[in-house]
Amino acid sequence: MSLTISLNDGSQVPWLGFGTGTALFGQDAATFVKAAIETGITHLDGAQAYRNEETLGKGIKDSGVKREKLFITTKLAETPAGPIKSTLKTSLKDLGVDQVDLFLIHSPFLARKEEGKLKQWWKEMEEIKKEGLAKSIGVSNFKVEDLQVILEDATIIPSVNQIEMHPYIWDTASVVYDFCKEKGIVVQSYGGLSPITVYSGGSVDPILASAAERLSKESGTTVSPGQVLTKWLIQKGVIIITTSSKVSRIKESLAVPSLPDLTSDEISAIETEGLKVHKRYRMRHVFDE
Ligand SMILES: NC(=O)C1=CN([C@@H]2O[C@H](COP(=O)(O)OP(=O)(O)OC[C@H]3O[C@@H](n4cnc5c(N)ncnc54)[C@H](O)[C@@H]3O)[C@@H](O)[C@H]2O)C=CC1
Ligand SMILES: O=CCc1c[nH]c2ccccc12
Repeated sequence: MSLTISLNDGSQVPWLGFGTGTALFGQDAATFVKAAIETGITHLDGAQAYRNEETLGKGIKDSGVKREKLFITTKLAETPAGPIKSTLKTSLKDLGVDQVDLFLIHSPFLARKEEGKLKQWWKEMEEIKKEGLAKSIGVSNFKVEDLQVILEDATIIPSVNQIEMHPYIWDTASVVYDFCKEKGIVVQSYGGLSPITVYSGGSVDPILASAAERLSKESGTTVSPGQVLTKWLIQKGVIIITTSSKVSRIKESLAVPSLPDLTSDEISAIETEGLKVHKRYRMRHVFDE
């Protein structure tokens, strides 16, 4: 199913993005990116910080799928190695493309520390969009306060804020989510599966299990708790970034839009139980200062 989500600049983004940020710095992404594209993925999520843009580019090339059929994101390093535009030009060369579909400020951590820096970074991002080096521009790991700073002077509203989003972080993520919605900024989620991959045994587990059982009966296929989490994210209207080197798991994710929807009671139960705890999996330094 080719579900897309519209950005505030009119671009269409495939609902599921395949991430290349792994636990290993600089891990060669070519093989798993090629396999993901062959399985049906059309949206790739990279970053300068992952130090594997060249192999992401190789995976894309090896897949044989035309550039215009793919949506490619990269992100500005948390500590950029020079002017933003020149870092992006290096990324474009490594990726083997003339333009990325989406370029994000990966983190406001460094720029927050210097008066005026976030606003200056955003101005540079706007230039990049105007020059066509990135079709859309956005941010990642921005709190409401960070967004407010750049929105004061922005001539282009960020299209996206990519944040950690799952039930156990819904206490703080929902505040950012609501603000983004009000401003027309689409939320991209990462870490969506962490309730089952990192924090299993929590109070959301039984709700995921019972929803999975109901959806399995209704769809006549076996639905997993991971697919229920993915369904929750889809019904929140976010673009999902996930990853897996296993083709079977990518297929599982790609099948989710065809499953019946969660009921409003199931959604409320997931959020109510999730709100009882706070667990941040990634980028803690950006949020906990
Ligand atoms: N902007 C940012 O600061 C960040 C961005 N990201 C991006 O998001 C991507 C995904 O990040 P994660 O947090 O790892 O995503 P995630 O929470 O979706 O977890 C993915 C992991 O879950 C497992 N998995 C995948 N499919 C599964 C399934 N169907 N059932 C059970 N387990 C499954 C795999 O082990 C995989 O490594 C990264 O590769 C990166 O591109 C990730 C973290 C921070
Ligand atoms: O994008 C955030 C998480 C992540 C995964 N791998 C790396 C490598 C370097 C910085 C951040 C990350």
